[in-house]
Amino acid sequence: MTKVKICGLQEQHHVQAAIKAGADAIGFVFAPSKRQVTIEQAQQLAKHVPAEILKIGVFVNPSAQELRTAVESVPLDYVQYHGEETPDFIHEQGYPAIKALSVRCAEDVRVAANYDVDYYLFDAPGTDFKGGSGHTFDWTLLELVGIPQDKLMLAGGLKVENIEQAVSLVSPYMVDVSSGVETDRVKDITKINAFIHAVKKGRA
Ligand SMILES: O=C(O)c1ccccc1NCC(=O)[C@H](O)[C@H](O)COP(=O)(O)O
Repeated sequence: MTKVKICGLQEQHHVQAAIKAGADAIGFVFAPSKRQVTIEQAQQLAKHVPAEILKIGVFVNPSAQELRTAVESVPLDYVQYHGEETPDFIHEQGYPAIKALSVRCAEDVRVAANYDVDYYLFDAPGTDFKGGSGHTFDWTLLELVGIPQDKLMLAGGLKVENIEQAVSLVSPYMVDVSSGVETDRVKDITKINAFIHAVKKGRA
């Protein structure tokens, strides 16, 4: 069954709601964003997260020191590289890794082949920030990618209204949502429940 990551969590009650609803992973955004958290905030949020739920840190062009501090002190299970990090930089850090790729055209999808990472997250380009725009991209471009389905994550403008179509077209290992489970830029527990239910009930 498709797994679900709820990203951009900043409040403990939203973290607990996502876990209760059946999220498989939660994301903390350390990059500049309206959803940015400090390492100390993420540490507090992570305290009551069961071990089987993945804690993913989202970074944009981080320094090695910034990564080490966050990975060790939160602690994080995966680093999501959401900037222009090179394959060598990611390899040198040595952490379980997700490379996010902003998709505008076929070439953006093919760039994935340059990276040797655990998961490839295909997302829409950011607007104010590098991610979390709430916009979709042309999912049919992913047909060009020679990446195994079990390494493919899909993000960008996903919401309860389009998740069934997205999953049936792309068959990703995991879907990742932020804006689609918010109201007025704040996480909305009703939308978190509905989104996870739509994915997990097998329709999606
Ligand atoms: O969410 C952000 O604000 C953000 C800012 C800077 C870099 C990455 C960011 N989010 C990364 C994610 O994994 C989001 O879930 C993904 O971009 C999808 O967001 P959305 O389209 O809002 O569902």
